[in-house]
Amino acid sequence: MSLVVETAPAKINLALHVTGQREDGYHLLDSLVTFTERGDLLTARLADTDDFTLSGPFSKGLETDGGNLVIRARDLLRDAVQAAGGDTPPVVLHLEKNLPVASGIGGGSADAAAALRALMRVWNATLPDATLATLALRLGADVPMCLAGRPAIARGVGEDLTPVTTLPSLNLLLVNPLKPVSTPETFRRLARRDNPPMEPLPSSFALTDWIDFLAGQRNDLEPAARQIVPEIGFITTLMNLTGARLACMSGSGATCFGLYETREAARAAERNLRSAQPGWFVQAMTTVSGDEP
Ligand SMILES: C[C@@](CO)(OP(=O)(O)O)[C@H](O)COP(=O)(O)OP(=O)(O)OC[C@H]1O[C@@H](n2ccc(N)nc2=O)[C@H](O)[C@@H]1O
Ligand SMILES: Nc1ncnc2c1ncn2[C@@H]1O[C@H](COP(=O)(O)OP(=O)(O)O)[C@@H](O)[C@H]1O
Repeated sequence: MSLVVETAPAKINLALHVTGQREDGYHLLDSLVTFTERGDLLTARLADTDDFTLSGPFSKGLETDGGNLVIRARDLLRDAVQAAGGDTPPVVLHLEKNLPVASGIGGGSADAAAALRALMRVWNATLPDATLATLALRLGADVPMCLAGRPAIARGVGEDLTPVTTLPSLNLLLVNPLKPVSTPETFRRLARRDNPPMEPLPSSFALTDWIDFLAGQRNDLEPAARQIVPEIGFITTLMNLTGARLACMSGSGATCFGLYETREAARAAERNLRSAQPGWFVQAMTTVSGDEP
């Protein structure tokens, strides 16, 4: 196999309820997640020596050593494949970083998951699903859901995944004021850690049912993130003014998503917000549907 390309999509927490806290400090979540069709791009090819390079609008400042989740994923997977008797020759990895860093859309976790998928392919490796899931969780609470890359309810610290096959494809606008937010810092600022879980999900594919459902759910991290990035309130207001049926923050922030009825409506809002706020990340994105194979 010569060259393998894997997409590392953005993860969107359509709802995120913080329902408790474990003794080790990690929080228990009840979150509905979905994934965009586009995102970062990770390429891998066999070579004489290991290497890792970066490009793209958000690559500046990212490390190219073990500080990057791609390299952590490579090293952990190499150990696991070798322990299982597999061959792991040197590999050149390249990451095109299109998603803003530390922005609540799991870019680093998606890159790690894409690296796992790409390396499994270039090394022609086989590992039990449970081994891969454990390895993914060691890389971060969001990595197992990014490895699956399908709409799901995420419970536990994010690793207990139930597929949601009825979630339709969504037309979103992602907006980030390019102020990074530290995930631990947002969790630390929570006023309450024992919030109620999500209500039961709609059983239909109808967009209106999902909009009504999501309007009654929350992101419990949003008030804490607003203390760090006050622009979050302004962003959701702008989204509502441009016709979003719903506007909310994803993950630990500061990226917000607006949900529009059509792709054209999301694109029109993208044009409006880009010209109004040229310094922000403003990107219309379509998400995968829950019923795709
Ligand atoms: C908040 C979420 C929601 O999907 O998304 P992001 O904002 O990162 O995109 C995730 O739970 C983030 O997952 P991830 O970014 O992989 O977290 P990790 O690297 O494992 O943990 C970073 C830090 O976040 C806190 N953390 C993370 C997950 C969790 N369930 N409880 C926590 O308290 C801990 O302080 C931990 O030290
Ligand atoms: N490939 C990567 N892309 C983005 N961030 C990375 C990567 N590797 C390591 N990191 C580190 O992970 C942290 C979380 O980044 P990211 O996953 O983008 O944010 P979030 O957890 O808010 O979704 C950042 O502080 C960044 O330095």
